[in-house]
Parts: sequence; structure tokens; C-alpha cells
Amino acid sequence: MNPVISLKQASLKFGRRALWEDLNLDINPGEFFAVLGPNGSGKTSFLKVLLGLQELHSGQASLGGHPVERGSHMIGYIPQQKPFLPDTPMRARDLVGLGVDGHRWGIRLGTAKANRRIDELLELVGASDYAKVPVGQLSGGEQQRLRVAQALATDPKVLLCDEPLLSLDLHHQQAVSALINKQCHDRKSAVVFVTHEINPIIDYVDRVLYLAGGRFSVGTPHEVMTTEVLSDLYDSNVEVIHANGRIVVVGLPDATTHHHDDAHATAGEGS
Ligand SMILES: Nc1ncnc2c1ncn2[C@@H]1O[C@H](COP(=O)(O)OP(=O)(O)OP(=O)(O)O)[C@@H](O)[C@H]1O
Repeated sequence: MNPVISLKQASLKFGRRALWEDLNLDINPGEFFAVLGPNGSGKTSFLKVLLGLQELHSGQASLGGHPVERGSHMIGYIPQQKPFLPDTPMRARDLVGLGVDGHRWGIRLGTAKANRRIDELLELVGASDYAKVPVGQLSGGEQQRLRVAQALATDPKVLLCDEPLLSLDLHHQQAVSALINKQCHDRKSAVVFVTHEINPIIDYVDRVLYLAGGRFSVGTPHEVMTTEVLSDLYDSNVEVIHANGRIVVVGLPDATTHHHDDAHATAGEGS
């Protein structure tokens, strides 16, 4: 199988600070690939490289055998959530419609066909009930489901997700992760899923890229999420406990705490 994403000897640096160096990585169609790490470790920058928005310091990044480029039709992207302003003049279905027709990465369809596809996508993410509601009046979780629908609109070969579960309640975290996994499994999209929290997706993840302190580790969750590997990456005593199918990381250094949780003993924390 040919990889759909490939990084060769890839390094990313800002000034003298390296986010990672000599990263060699192939991601295959249908692979669910998680990117974990503390704040500022380079997770979003990793996605930006694949989006063609961030140049590597050295090495190559390719999609489908070609160098990455901005606006690639191969990519569906769920950006980090920013709430819409309350008076945004757009209904839920218009937002999804941008992914189907009219979006610069989208395909052009006839109106009836586009409308059918929009209905299908709204249904898929459980958003049909609020199809006609202005996006600014929806909750963060409802808005997020629309972004997922928009990203899936073109049935992308590569689905890039930047913390897509933030602001979702547990039920919708599960629904959205299952949906992304379905796209990965059934449609063979390669999923790159940036997250602070591996547990909601632990059943789906094939491999993990763990970034910390300018270094990285790649492997299955079982290979990477270990006391040994994380202590080495953080250069500090970190303990990883596997309990009831969940991963608990204890004793992360203060500098790696992040905004939404107590990072000292938080289930599944990657940071
Ligand atoms: N264009 C840039 N110029 C200089 N520094 C940058 C640039 N882009 C990102 N950085 C720095 O690179 C580091 C990694 O940023 P990035 O947003 O990729 O981290 P992250 O792992 O996604 O963090 P978070 O978990 O907080 O979202 C940060 O310290 C950031 O300030």
C-alpha cells in the first residue's frame, strides 16, 4: 500500500528552537494517527505542514506522492474551534454547503445534488434539526458537528483534525470520534487527529506521534504511552498507568500543564 502522507528527514525549527528533527513517517490510507504532546510542542504546526501553510526547516512532506501544497483537494480539515459571532449571517446548512459547493477546496455540484449532499451530511452528524438556525446561535458542540460535516463533504483522502473534541460533551465526543473513525475505516481516509486526551479515541488509534521538548516518539499507543518512553521524552519521572482500558499519565512536569485540566493526574493526558 502506498502511504498517503509521507515525511522524510523532516525538521521544523523556529529560530534556534526545534519542534522536531529528522522525522521519517509514512501514514497509510485508512490509518487513524493521533498527535499528542504538551502545549507548544508543535501539534498544530505538524498539521500546518501538511496543509502547506508551514514550510519545513529541512526535509520533505508529501501527500499522495506529491509535495504538500495549499488548498489540496485531498484534504478535509477540522480546525481548532473558534466560536462564531452571535450575528454571523449564515445558517447551519450554509456552513456545510461551503464544504460541498463553493468552498475553494470543494467540488462543484448542481444545486439539487448539492442540497442532497448537504442533507446527508447534516444527518450524518445529527444536525438536521438545526439546519436552518444561524450558526452564531448554536452551542459550541453544535457548531463543531457542523465543522465535521463540512470537512467530510468531499470524502477526503486525508482528514486533519485539530482538537475536534474540545467543547463537546461526553456523548458528542463519542459520536464525533465514532464518525471520524467511520470515515477512516469505511472510506479509507487517513486521519491525523491532534489531541491532548487520548482516551476518547483510544479504541480507534493505530499509531501515535508524541511530541515533547523538541523530540518525538512514534508507535502504537502501547509502545509510546509507557512510563519509560514518556519519562525519557519529558526527561522527568512520569508514570503511565493502564486501567480499565484507559491511560492515566501521572507526574507531568509543571511546564507541560495545559489550559483545560489538572495535568498532574489526568486520565489519558498527553500533556
Ligand atoms: N510562525 C511561527 N513563528 C514562530 N514561532 C511559531 C510559529 N508558529 C508556531 N510557533 C511556535 O511553535 C510552538 C509550537 O506551536 P504549536 O501551535 O504547533 O503547538 P501545539 O502543540 O499545537 O500547542 P497547543 O497544545 O497549545 O495548541 C509554539 O511555541 C509556537 O509559539
